[in-house]
Amino acid sequence: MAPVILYSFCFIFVLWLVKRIQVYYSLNQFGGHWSAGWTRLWQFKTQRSGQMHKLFTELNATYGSTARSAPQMLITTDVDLLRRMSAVGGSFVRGRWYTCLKLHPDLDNITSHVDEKIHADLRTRMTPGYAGKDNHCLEQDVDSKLLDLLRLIDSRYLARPEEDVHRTVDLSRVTTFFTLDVISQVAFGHAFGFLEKDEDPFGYIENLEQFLPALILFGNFTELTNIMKIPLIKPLLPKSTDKRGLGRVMGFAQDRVRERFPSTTSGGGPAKPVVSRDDMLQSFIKRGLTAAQLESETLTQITAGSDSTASSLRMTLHFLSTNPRALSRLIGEVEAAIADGEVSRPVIRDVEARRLPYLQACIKEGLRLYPPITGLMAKAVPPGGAWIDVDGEQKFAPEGTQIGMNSWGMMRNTKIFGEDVELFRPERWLAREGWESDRERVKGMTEAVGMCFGSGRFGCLGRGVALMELNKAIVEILLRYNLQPCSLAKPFEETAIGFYIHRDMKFVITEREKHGDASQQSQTIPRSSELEADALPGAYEE
Ligand code: HEM
Repeated sequence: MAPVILYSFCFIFVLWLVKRIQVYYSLNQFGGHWSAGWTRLWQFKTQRSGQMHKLFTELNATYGSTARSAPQMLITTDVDLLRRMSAVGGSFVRGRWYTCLKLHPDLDNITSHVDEKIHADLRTRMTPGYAGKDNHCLEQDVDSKLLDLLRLIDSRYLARPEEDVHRTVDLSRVTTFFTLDVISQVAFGHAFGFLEKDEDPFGYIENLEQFLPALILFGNFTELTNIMKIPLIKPLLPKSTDKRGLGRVMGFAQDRVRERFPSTTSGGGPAKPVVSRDDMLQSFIKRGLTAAQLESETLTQITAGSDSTASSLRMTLHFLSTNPRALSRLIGEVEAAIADGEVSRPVIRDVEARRLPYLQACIKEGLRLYPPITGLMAKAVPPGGAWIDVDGEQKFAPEGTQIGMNSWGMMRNTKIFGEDVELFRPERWLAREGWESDRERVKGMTEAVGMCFGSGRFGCLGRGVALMELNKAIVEILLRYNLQPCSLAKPFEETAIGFYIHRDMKFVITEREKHGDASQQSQTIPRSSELEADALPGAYEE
């Protein structure tokens, strides 16, 4: 009996080894860390390090624009490849990686469905709501939350050293409060109230820091997502009755959905919805999403729509507050536009902001230097495999290979953005009037930076909302206040784990004195219609 067991064991081991060797050689022509061909641990360790963006960028710098990060996974900085993989009508599909984005214990959402048909159907139904077409309160809602943020700064955080009032603010916290309140307000007409309370009543931020590492684990070892189905594990997962964390957010979202479907239980039957206001939720209801689907989607809206925008906002404010030349040029542009009667008060309109070329340059430069999502958004190679151009050399990736995005590396491509890619230099985005080559270069850069939102049939649906928030918040904050980081040597702590978690981003905020002749400054600032056209597509433009 013993030899039979031994032979069976040996046989299984040999089969396993042959499979491993086959997998190893299947992507061997792509360079990468020596262990990445054999195990997923290198990729997992890299993503858990808090420095994934920089380590993947080193990998691509060493082994080429598309390099191996795991036995069946590549990582790329190649804009053309990323665009090809997401193209409408293209043959690449979402990789298994996406299953880690299932936030609800039972229900998938638009970001986690790997079934193309289901995803495409949901996307068609949800695009008008996200794009603001059905959502007539969108801009008004963003304005009202921005005014809440400004009120919070005025009342709690404004330092007046001349009166011996010394205060600091953690910019990472208030920017996250702002985007969380905006997304809850625009999504279901009911803000969480983080700004009003000046605290995180749900323990959401703290919970996210624990939750993102779990996402990384599931993204690497997708087979583990099955443990969520085990009855004994289920009670440990976030649930709507939790008092804090993601579960608490889930409960909040559930309550908002139930207000619209008063007679529905979480099963999501065909109850008659109550029409309340033109917001995203109402738009989704109008397009046939069930109560259960809505509960899952509202949770996704919050996680997808808050930290990404918040990190972009705080990093752009950080770069501007530490670049006096860029800051004064931006303020000059806005003040000149105010003097010309082109800026509404108390909050600039989205359409007005989109006409300010230097503001658009600053926003794009902020997104370029800190693309808010660090990965992996992996797509899978279709049946038959695919040839991948790696810096001029054609390499074959077999069916099922996943290819993830290295956004940090992509935004530091010197061929696209110039030699000084590490510098915050908004001027790179300004085309000189009449210079066709400049216009072509800026067009190429604009397309590349837009990739931080993804593209094609998987591109970000909240892009317009995010840009509206950035347009308004950057202008209104910098017009009113001076921002000074408390420490230039270590302005903040950072962990990159899919999103950026920033801590201790201490700033001193003082009231800005208004001086200088705005109309004089305006003469140095190009405001041609061509530059305006280079703004990234905004809300209402899907
Ligand atoms: C600067 C801020 C933001 C950035 C950089 C960003 C980036 C991204 C990226 C990279 C993707 C995935 C693309 C892919 O799978 O290939 C995505 C998807 C998505 N984002 Fe955003 N996002 C931002 C803000 C927002 C906001 C504010 C919302 C909600 C209002 C939002 C909602 C979504 C949704 C629903 C999807 C899934 C689209 C789909 O599955 O078809 N995002 N975003």
